[in-house]
Amino acid sequence: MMAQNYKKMRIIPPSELIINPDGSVFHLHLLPEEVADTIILVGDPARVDTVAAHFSEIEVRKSSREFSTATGYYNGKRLSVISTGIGCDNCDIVMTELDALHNIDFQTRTEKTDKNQLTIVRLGTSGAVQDDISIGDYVMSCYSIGIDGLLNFYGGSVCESEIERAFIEQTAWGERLARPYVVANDQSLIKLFEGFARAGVTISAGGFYAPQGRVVRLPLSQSNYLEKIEKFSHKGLRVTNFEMEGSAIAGLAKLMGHRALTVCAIIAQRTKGDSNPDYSDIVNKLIAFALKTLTK
Ligand SMILES: O=P(O)(O)O[C@H]1O[C@H](CO)[C@@H](O)[C@H]1O
Ligand SMILES: O=c1cc[nH]c(=O)[nH]1
Repeated sequence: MMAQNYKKMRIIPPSELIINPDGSVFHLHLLPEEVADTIILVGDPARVDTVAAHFSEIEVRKSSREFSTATGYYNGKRLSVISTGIGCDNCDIVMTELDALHNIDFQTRTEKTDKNQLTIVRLGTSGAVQDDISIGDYVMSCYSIGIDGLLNFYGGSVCESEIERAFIEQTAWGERLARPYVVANDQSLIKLFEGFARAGVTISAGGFYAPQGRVVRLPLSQSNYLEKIEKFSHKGLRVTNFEMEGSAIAGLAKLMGHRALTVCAIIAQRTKGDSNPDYSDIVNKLIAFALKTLTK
């Protein structure tokens, strides 16, 4: 009870939540009224324009560092599209600041009593790690496995410990690597993409190269890293793909009480050694489907 009262009364110091002189949140440079409840996250800032090109009206357009935002209307529904840049560390910023914009009173610097639940869908690109998943396929992350370490710094327990243990054991996970955390994505959002995207288990890595088992010039510290990931199997689950943001988005959303899902277009096939760097068509189809299904 004491702890609850303290939480309600707590004034968040300016060092913990930085608000710019114009009243906007530190990194996103957005005012509380400038973000919708339904948010599409993309990695690439240029993809914000691709999504916003579908909007019938654009209300807000802002850009700061890698965080670019457009808020507007599609099918009569207010939506925001925001770029995260690359990596779970950036998503720590985006998710915390989005939640603050909705659930912290910027005048009093206190947590609001009535919380707003956000719907957050990440539309990204990804590399497949199973033979039967091809370039051009779409994979939605039913579970995200974070090997970046971010969620381990937060209190609260939203992780799937049984899957974590199985993954660590079967892959003989290296002691010097961050402990993997596993988070389920939102079931109601998964339903919206059924029939369009394949259900998968996605690893969010803290790098594009060695953390995804890529060797360019430097050797990997872990032996047979990709093979062990490809072979992992637990109660019908297997790892389908790699990307770099979904676990932080799913984990922080769950801790904060929001709904989140990552859906990716496959642009690299790791078991066959192929890639398609010219992927705008498949990403455009993903964007078109997501906009329709989120505004039905
Ligand atoms: O296409 P985006 O959304 O950026 O997603 C993927 O592409 C980037 C790496 O090339 C990482 O951000 C990864 O998650
Ligand atoms: O293989 C890939 C392709 C896109 N994005 C990733 O993070 N990995």
